[in-house]
Amino acid sequence: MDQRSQSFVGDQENYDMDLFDNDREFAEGNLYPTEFQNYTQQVKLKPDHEKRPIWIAPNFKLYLESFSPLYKTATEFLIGIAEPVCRPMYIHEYMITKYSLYAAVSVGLTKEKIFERLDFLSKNEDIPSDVKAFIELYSSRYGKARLVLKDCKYFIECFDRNTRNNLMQIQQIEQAYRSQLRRNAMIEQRLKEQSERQRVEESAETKALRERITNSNSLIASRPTATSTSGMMLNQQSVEQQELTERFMNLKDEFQVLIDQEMEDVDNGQVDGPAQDGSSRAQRKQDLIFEIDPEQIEGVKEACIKENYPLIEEYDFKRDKTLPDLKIELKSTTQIRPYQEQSLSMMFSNGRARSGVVVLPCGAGKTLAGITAACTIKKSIMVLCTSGVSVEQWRQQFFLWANIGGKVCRFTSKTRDQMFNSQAPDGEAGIVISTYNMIAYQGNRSNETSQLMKAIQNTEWGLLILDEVQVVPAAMFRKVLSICKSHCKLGLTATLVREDEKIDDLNFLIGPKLYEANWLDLQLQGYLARVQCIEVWCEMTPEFYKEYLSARPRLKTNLYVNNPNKFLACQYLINLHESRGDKIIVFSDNLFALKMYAQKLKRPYISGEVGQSERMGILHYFQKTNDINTIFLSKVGDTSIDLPGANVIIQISSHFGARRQEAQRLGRILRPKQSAEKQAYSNSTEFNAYFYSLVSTNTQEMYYSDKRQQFLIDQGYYFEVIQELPFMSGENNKEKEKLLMQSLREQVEFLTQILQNDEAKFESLEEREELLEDDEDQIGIDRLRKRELNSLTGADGMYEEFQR
Ligand SMILES: Nc1ncnc2c1ncn2[C@@H]1O[C@H](COP(=O)(O)OP(=O)(O)OP(=O)(O)O)[C@@H](O)[C@H]1O
Repeated sequence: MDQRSQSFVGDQENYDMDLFDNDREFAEGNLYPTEFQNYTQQVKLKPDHEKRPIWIAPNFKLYLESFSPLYKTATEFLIGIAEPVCRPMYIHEYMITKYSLYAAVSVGLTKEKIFERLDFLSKNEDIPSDVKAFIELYSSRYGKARLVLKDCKYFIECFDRNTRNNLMQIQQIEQAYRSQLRRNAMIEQRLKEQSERQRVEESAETKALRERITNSNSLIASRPTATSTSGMMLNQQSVEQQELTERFMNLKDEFQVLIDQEMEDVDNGQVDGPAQDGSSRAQRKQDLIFEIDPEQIEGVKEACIKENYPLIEEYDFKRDKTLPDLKIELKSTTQIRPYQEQSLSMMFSNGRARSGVVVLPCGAGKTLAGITAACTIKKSIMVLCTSGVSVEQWRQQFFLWANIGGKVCRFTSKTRDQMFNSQAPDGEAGIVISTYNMIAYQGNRSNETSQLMKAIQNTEWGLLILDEVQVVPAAMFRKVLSICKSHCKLGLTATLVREDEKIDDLNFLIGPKLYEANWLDLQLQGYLARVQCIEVWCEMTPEFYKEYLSARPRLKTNLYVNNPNKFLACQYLINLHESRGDKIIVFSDNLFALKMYAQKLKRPYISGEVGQSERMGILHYFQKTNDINTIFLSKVGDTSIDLPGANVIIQISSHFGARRQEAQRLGRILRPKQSAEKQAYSNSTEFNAYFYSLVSTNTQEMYYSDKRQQFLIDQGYYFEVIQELPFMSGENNKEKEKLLMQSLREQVEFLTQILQNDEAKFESLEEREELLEDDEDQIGIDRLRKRELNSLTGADGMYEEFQR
């Protein structure tokens, strides 16, 4: 178990936790008290505690015995009220936070129900008083105010006047409210000016008309035959005048209708508060509802969470008659899996849809979970992904799993399908799949793209699906969310970790975590492959180590990555697994190593600079034939490349201590090795996939390696360490004979090559790779071109490239 969680041992004397200080600590992500605690004196157990599976510690942590007969019930309950911290084989650790309590209350769990269940499932005689107070406090705060989207406008509805007054004390809310008032005043002013202009034009026309009539009258007097002509002119002018007036009236009507509708909704609304000043019911209700600036929405939500007034965001999609319906159904052959169903039941409980994040392991089927949500809401759907490849995959999966009556449009730099018209009188609904970059891009756009962006902006989306939510920076999220206005947001991810610890931002950007599947449970049930994780220790050769000790940081990395003993270990493992008929992916972030390994071992590689058709060719041969059984991938293969047949990963270099990359790479071999449904409950405990990480001993790589593994360890994986592969100890020399780069001469030649390598060039190659991996959109390439030009001209940050 995670050593941070050994909270039942050690010194407890000065344990004195201030509830509210800690609350702030939780909010800021500093979840762990540093010193270990011994609660044996404080925590009294029930006489029959052995039969019950949960321990409740006074520091808000819950420990679950996974071997208990009540495990399933207890897990389902705990996942609803607390956040999983670490779930190895026998004891799982959870933490109660205010976010987890908001999520619990939002799915209909009252504090009474939480206490009742905790009392039944826990070994504790009593729930610790701090924990009880914490649950009481935060479960009662939820539900006082809600955020509503109507006609592309955002309103806050307060439960009572007290809540409204308290909310208005919050600076961000007051600002957002005032800013919207100003906007509305400006709109009203513009409308007034427009109508005034029309009135002036109209009176000028009337004057001209009158003059003409007078003239024509005099003409009538002198030339009676002209009557019919002037009569025609008069008629024509009156028609034009009438048209103008009607147009103005319509304009006024549209505005009035909006206001009337708003008033009517206020009257029909469910919010009310105590009458304190004798004001009319409608007046009081209107006081409780106020519009806020859509551009400040995320700041408002963040502030509300901080001030403990989390806004409810629920979408009553079944009763929404304002948005057009989308014809979409899951195919009769589509069967969603129990955990997919469970995750969605958290989103759709009590008949409404709520925004939040669903966490499912790599390869467990997040796409189908998202598609099922779309089939439930049946309104226009927007899907945002991290790359153009993912856009294509989402589109294919939509058609694979569902029957769709509307348009499914791709909006990427390479493909722009014609969009449906959500503004049409009969209200068309459809699906748009795009990338975060494409939507958030702020530079010049072509005419066609601008039109599509306008259409996206003017559409009110029933559901916004955000794929791989953990990778998107908060600023980009803000931009994207202010453009795509949706009633409900579903974030999907496998790895809810970020190295910058900004993951809590998702609570106000999207919503609380609604569900997090247990990796080991899914593995045991056969929905994921059974992976053995192995760290192989490779000693540095003396020549490399000597250089390593005196090298600058950048060269140090090159030396431990290219350690010849790693190269030998990699060859040995490739030979071993190829002879078993396995399919192997070798990952290297270091491009020098990637190419050198691939060339020496005569296997293909894919990096950012390898073109799409060549990539497809390599992947095709790898998947469909036995001609290629090993491929080398740079970080472009960390996500998005779907290789269901691969079952071995050898990692020779990676991005420092990045936990997410480790998990995503593991995800490439997590697809079950036979049909999941067949493998489910087969109870086999044999490993059928292997994840090797090669590490140079006594170098910084050891430290990074430990850090990288933490996320997977928290999911219950353990890393077996192999200090010596059989060929290293001199045994099995036949195997050793087959390996390249054994002689000192070869190794020294290689070292010379590394030392002569131009580091600056090397770095720029890797930067290029990073950008290509970030987004394959043209936008990314434009940015890259711009940077290259900047560095060539020395005009860093000054050079702007304009689109013609
Ligand atoms: N209910 C289901 N029945 C049958 N196959 C399923 C089901 N759900 C998902 N799959 C299959 O599982 C595979 C993985 O699904 P998907 O690509 O959505 O996973 P993911 O969670 O998005 O993975 P990653 O994070 O690696 O992209 C796909 O081949 C998909 O068709």
